[in-house]
Amino acid sequence: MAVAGNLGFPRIGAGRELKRATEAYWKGELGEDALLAVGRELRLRHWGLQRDAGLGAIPSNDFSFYDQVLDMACVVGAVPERFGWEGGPVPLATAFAMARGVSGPTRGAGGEVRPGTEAGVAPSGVPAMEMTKWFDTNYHYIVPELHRGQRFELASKKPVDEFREAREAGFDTRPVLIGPVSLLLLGKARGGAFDRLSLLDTLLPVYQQLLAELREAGAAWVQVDEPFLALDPPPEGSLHDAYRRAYAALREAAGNLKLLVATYFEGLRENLETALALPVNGLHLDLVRAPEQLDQVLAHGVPEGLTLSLGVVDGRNVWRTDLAAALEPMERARKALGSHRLQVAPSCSLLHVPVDLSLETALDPELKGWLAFARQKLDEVAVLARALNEGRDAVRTALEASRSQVEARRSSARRENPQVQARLVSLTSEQARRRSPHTERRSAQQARLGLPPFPTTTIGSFPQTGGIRRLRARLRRGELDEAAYETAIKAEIERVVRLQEGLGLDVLVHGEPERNDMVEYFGEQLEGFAFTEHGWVQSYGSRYVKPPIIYGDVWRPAPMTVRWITYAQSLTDRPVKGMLTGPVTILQWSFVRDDQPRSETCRQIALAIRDEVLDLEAAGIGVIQIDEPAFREGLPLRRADWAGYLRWASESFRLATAGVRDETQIHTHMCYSEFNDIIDAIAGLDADVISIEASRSGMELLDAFVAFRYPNEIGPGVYDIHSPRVPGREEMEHLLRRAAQVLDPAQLWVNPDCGLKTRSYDEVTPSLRNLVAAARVLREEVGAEG
Ligand SMILES: Nc1nc2c(c(=O)[nH]1)N[C@@H](CNc1ccc(C(=O)N[C@@H](CCC(=O)N[C@@H](CCC(=O)N[C@@H](CCC(=O)O)C(=O)O)C(=O)O)C(=O)O)cc1)CN2
Ligand code: MET
Ligand SMILES: [Zn+2]
Repeated sequence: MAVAGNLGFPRIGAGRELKRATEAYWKGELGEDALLAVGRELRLRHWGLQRDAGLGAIPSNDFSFYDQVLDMACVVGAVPERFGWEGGPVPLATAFAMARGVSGPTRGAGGEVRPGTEAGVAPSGVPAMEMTKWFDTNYHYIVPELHRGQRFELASKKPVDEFREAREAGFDTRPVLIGPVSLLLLGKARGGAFDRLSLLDTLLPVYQQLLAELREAGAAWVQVDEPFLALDPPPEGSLHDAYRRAYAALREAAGNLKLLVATYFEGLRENLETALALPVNGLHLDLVRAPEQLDQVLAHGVPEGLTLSLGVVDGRNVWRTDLAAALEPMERARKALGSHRLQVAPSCSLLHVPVDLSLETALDPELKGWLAFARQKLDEVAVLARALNEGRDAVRTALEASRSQVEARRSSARRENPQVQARLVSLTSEQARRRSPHTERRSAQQARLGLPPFPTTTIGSFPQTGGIRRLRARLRRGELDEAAYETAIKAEIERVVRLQEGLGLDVLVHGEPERNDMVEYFGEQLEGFAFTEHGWVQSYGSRYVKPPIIYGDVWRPAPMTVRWITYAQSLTDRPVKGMLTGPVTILQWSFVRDDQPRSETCRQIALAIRDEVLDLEAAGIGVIQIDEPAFREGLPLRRADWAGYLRWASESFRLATAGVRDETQIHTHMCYSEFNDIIDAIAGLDADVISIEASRSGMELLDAFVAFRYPNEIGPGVYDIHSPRVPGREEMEHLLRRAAQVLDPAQLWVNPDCGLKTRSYDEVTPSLRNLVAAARVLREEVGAEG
């Protein structure tokens, strides 16, 4: 019998219960017991609906109050010393402190707190752990800190506790663990570089003890995630040996407990041999991202006693599965192995898709028929498993329904816009190239803008206050009409403009108060996009996003930002910077159509943004910023695929921006990025000015630009906006001096690391005042030298 399984269910709750409860707890409005009760309620609800969907392998320990990697670090006792943990179960408050930092008694001293920390939390001497992208997703995990000689112990027993909790409620679950090799590779060496895998031997006994406890608690299977098995080998050697040693140890401790190793987001490729040789009972393959690996695995031969888990339902996207098409490779696997050696599953955890499509009452019914969210994907998995076990006839109605929706989507006229397609075909390479080189543009821009050296600006957003969000909520509920909303937003824009004038900033912004999110806002206004009411997906901790859905050819029916930017410009003599999100980031942070290459969709978005850029220019806006924070994140996981991506991604950016005259200044902004590997592609974007996150690393991120002799202008962030702390003038001066030592001072801009939307005005106002003062000091110094 093929088992229907799942690798992880979204934990946020269909009504964002987890966010509300966690944030209330942080504010002191909800006690720990009440928070724990919400967690328990969500787990039971999710187990219940997976069982009702007919799943045989239901995950546990996929729940987390913040992040599953953080939880796993707590399980193995990898709690950095500064959090004052003294062994034993890691308290919830300690785990939150690791994620968010701890507030201290005074303002202004010490370290930072993670983004997401609510305004008003005092800064502290206990900085949070780092946070970074989970592979190529918009989910962020807390990076375990590893040091030479690190000790581990079985500290938190969350996986065992949640298994027992499920069992007592009548659910037989399959606990999910992050595997030992991947856990170490997800971590970061602290206190000097060393081979992270050298810690494996001290870590393995903890996993052995954990498996023994799970076995005693009655678990039959454990899912051990090893996503790195599907990636390029890391710089450390002996990876194959590490997997072999690790799984020999786990096998020994597991006894009759069965181990399923899960890989996802890519194919096994050169690791196929290693993966198939592991002494485990099951191997999960992502057959959506890497369908070719099934035949490779079957050709290689699957060892006796190894079950394959076929990840055929897309866990990263929202389209309904073509069930009949999905069955074809599955039936080949059945022929080779027999259905008793197969499981059916989503390609990866369902964490990355919204919870439940049935909540969407405003979605166009035709479109809704094409979609499946987490709950609906469970049904698909169950049907596919049944088809393997009982034959296609047993599920004929479901197969037909799926086929007819797939057909409807394929033939639907609403996806197509012949004009967009024609425009793409007739693109010329001139359209993706500025008219003159940067040096010439620079003089033209200087003549027009007349900016001082070390010009100051911000990245776009000003604080998204509760008041602004409530305005939008009231507009949605019909309690406020469009006109009243518009008036209120304009008042906000005026306030932000006056504030910036008062602070003495050189290039102003309108503050983005009209935007719910930098991607969703554009999705709402572009054709070919749909958006949801409840389609939330966790981005980090209690911060969620509602990615829009690209279902058809993308085009821009009307200007999107012009009236807000020109309104802001009408209020002041200083230049106001127009703010747009770039095509790569819009693509990356949306659910994309899977019936054409991403590159094609990206070019369509680029043309829509190009139209907006040209309209802003025609309306007299002289500075336009096109944000691309997800440019680096879009890089394929396998290095062999990088060049192709970089070609179309940078072409799309240039297509969006290169239509303007020389005297129009194009800015871009990137954060959460390492530039070393891709600096030539960044330079190839040919933006006049790029602002980057740099303050936390003490300008280290600039190294790539220095080594490359980056020719255009650059604003390395000097104000860490992820912290509530107000940076002093001297500290920012110091950062600027460091930048001015390694780059030509004439290249430099002065700005924060990123937008200010998650901060509050009492943090932002003094910080920007200091930033302007620091720029003035540098102007004098450099002016005096020259
Ligand atoms: N798409 C995207 N990805 C990104 C980023 C980003 O900015 N956007 N930044 C990076 C970090 N990730 C982030 C992800 C989310 C948030 C964030 O702040 N999310 C907000 C939601 C933002 C939003 O969509 N706001 C809407 C809806 C807000 C809302 O929940 N309103 C209340 C009612 C309003 C109230 O009374 O407060 C409700 O509907 O119940 C609006 O402003 O209109 C949150 O979870 O709280 C920040 C950073 C990387 N990835
Ligand atoms: C994540 S990058 C954010 C850029 C955007 N313009 C902002 O200021 O919020
Ligand atoms: Zn940013």
